[in-house]
Amino acid sequence: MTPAARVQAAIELLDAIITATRDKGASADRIAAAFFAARRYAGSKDRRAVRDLTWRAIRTFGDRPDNGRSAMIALADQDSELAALFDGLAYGPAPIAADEPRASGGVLPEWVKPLFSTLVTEGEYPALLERAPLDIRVNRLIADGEAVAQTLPEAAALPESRDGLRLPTGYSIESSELYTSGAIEVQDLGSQLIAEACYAQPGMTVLDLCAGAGGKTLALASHMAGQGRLVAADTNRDRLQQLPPRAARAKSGFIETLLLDPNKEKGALGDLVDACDVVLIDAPCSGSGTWRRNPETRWRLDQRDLQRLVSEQGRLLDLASGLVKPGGNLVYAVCSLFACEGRDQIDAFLSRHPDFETDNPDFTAGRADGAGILLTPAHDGSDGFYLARLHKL
Ligand SMILES: C[S@@+](CC[C@H](N)C(=O)[O-])C[C@H]1O[C@@H](n2cnc3c(N)ncnc32)[C@H](O)[C@@H]1O
Repeated sequence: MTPAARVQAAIELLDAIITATRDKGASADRIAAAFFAARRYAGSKDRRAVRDLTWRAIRTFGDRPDNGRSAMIALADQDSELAALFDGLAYGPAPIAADEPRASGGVLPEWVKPLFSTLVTEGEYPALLERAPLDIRVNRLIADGEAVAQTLPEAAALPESRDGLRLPTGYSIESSELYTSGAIEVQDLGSQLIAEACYAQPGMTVLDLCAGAGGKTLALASHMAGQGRLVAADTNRDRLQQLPPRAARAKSGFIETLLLDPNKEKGALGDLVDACDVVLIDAPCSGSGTWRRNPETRWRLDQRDLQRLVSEQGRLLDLASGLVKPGGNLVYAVCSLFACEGRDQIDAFLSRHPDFETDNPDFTAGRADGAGILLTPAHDGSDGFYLARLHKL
């Protein structure tokens, strides 16, 4: 493909992504995969160039642009090499007319700015959209940290975590022996700290209520040294089905998976009432702390979705409160930096449940935010998370 044809392809890919975010369609990654599958003539360098250009536009504009061309023209206004490719030649984009619409605005949608925790000041905004590093967690069931660090001299220790290492952005790890043998998992520092906040120990009964594909469940399994009862529950069958093969690779076959019926969870959780040493709720949320990984998701979010998520988080907290045994802990987490999903949610829970009190972990990372802890990309170098550990009296 010529450089101009790559620009036109990026415009078309952006159009598809913009439409999907408007109509609640597939993720940007899936759309890109289908886009390139239908364009076999695009070689690996073409694909990388088209992807880079597309994601540059997605990261730049907080509000969803009207279309791909308006976004690409706005980028071209700041980049003369890109502007020169709008030359109207075969397969390239048409020349830019002076009065053509341009996408505008900053990296964040205006309406979300007042929602952030007061700790997320304007100076932190750019980091919310910067490329994320590649963090890995050593699986203690298979390997020890020193041996992994020796095999991976490029990795730097993450001293805030028990088992974390950081690799350079773009490092390819998934074909390495360490990864295929289950000795390491790819996991952001923030996610590692959420699992650590559970202080799961061998022999405990632990419920990961919103386990998804089990990223944090596997960390809990490693902390529990494979001993005790670890239940991974979720309402999403597709995600939950990904866990058993991952658990097998991580030598964590003792994990039980439990598919829940939305709004009827209690039926399936009956034997865990007042029985869990730890319940982790990694709740469904806006994802505003992970926009650096999935920047197009900020074009999907609207007020109504957010309200629905906030009320679901409150419901899950109430549900989980009855599963923790007296003297046990409830760990609540969201990959969000909005106060309504974080500190306000926990303040409201504590006023509804006087039998719980704050008992936060003593991390070197994060800042106190109400009754919990806030991790942010700018302050902690992790994805953005709110977490609170609550002790049942
Ligand atoms: C933030 S994701 C969890 C990510 C996962 N813990 C991990 O570390 O990869 C939130 C999960 O909550 C699940 N969920 C939504 N409503 C639920 C409910 N009522 N009960 C249990 N899980 C639910 C979603 O299907 C989704 O997988």
